Amino acid sequence: MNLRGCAAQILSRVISDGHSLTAALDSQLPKLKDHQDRAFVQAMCYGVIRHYFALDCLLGQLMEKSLKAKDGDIKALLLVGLYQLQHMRVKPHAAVSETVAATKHKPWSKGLVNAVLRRYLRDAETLGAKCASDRQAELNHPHWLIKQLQTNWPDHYRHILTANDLPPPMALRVNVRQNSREDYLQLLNLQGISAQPVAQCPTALILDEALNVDQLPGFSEGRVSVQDVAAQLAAGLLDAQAGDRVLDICAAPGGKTAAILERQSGLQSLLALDIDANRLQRVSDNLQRLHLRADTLAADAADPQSWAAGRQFERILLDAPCSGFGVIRRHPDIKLLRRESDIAALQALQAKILEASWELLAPGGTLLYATCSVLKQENEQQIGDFLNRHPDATELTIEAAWGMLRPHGRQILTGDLQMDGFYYAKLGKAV
Ligand SMILES: C[S@@+](CC[C@H](N)C(=O)[O-])C[C@H]1O[C@@H](n2cnc3c(N)ncnc32)[C@H](O)[C@@H]1O
Repeated sequence: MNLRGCAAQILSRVISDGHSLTAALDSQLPKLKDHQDRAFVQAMCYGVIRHYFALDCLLGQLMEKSLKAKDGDIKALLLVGLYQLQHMRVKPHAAVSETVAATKHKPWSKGLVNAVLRRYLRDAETLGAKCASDRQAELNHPHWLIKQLQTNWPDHYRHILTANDLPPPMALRVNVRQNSREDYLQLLNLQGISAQPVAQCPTALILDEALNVDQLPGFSEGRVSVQDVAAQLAAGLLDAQAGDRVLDICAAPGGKTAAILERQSGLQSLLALDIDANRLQRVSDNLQRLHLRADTLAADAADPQSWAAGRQFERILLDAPCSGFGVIRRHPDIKLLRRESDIAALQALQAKILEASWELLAPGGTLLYATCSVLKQENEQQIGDFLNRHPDATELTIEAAWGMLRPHGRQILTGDLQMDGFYYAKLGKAV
């Protein structure tokens, strides 16, 4: 199979059909038997999506007219070609000829792909200069998202935009029920794998170089998991105590559920709830690998009448559905797939789930609100509005050596201390 053609097929599912990059990769990569081929195709797909707005501007300069909607695969192939020429260590003539070779199913496009890529090689500098004056191309994000981030963080938005476009580090959460972080680090070092402990989070290690999970010693036995450091902070902040009934709302795929259970073995119960039954299955799979257990429930968090049956919980983690603007570096397709109108809809959903969750919190209990977003509308403003509506809620200040203390809660901006962009706020309920 032509690997550029395979990448173009995957990319056109994202760019033209609006599928997520993860889903598009999952549907095609297994067809490639060789793991190096899979890695190469994956790198091209992530690269094109990560640099999409800059590459698309270049392509616009190189084409006299746009391709028809039905030729999204050829557009994707051209982007693959440009990405290789700009960013990959592939010899230019090989990049061009291999990309042209992927046009066999549409012979009319052979000359076009060849001409566009060769023109790029001739005029790269002039074309680059033209795109540098296009803000969307220069900052490599859609206009509306640049505006949102600039309005939210006038002094930080450029740093956020840059961090969004860098490949993220691979962080591990050591299962402290099975081994200490020091022991696991030693085990890694014995296998020639280098990693650094993270001072701000007792369970976290950051690998010097990303690798496949099956290369991690003890992964299948549950000694370790892959999880960003910012997400790992949730378990410590929730601070569940022995005997507590814990509710993990919006739990799938279960990274934080597992972290809570690893940290505290004496919980009375943990209920992991998510609206998506398929994703919930991943919670069970993850817990099984880690030798942990929780109850799982597929249900709508906004409608506890249908499932809660009067139950109350001493600790609630609400990892709310959000824009995901803090994890663009891990899911660069967010820049293409998210729409500006989604933000208000998400805000309304978050407010609804937060209201419903509050009813389930026992007097004296603690609710931890989390998002992987850097937008104030989803974070500090959401919590500010909630506190205004609820005199029985008190904000518990999060003192920490990471993130920024905000009028409400604590915000991590993407890339700070190598973390994803994340937000946490802690609310206590009056007795
Ligand atoms: C940010 S992810 C959760 C990540 C998870 N807490 C973890 O650490 O692995 C948000 C989740 O919210 C779920 N969700 C969205 N709307 C929901 C609703 N109304 N009720 C319950 N779950 C919902 C989604 O299915 C998704 O799995």
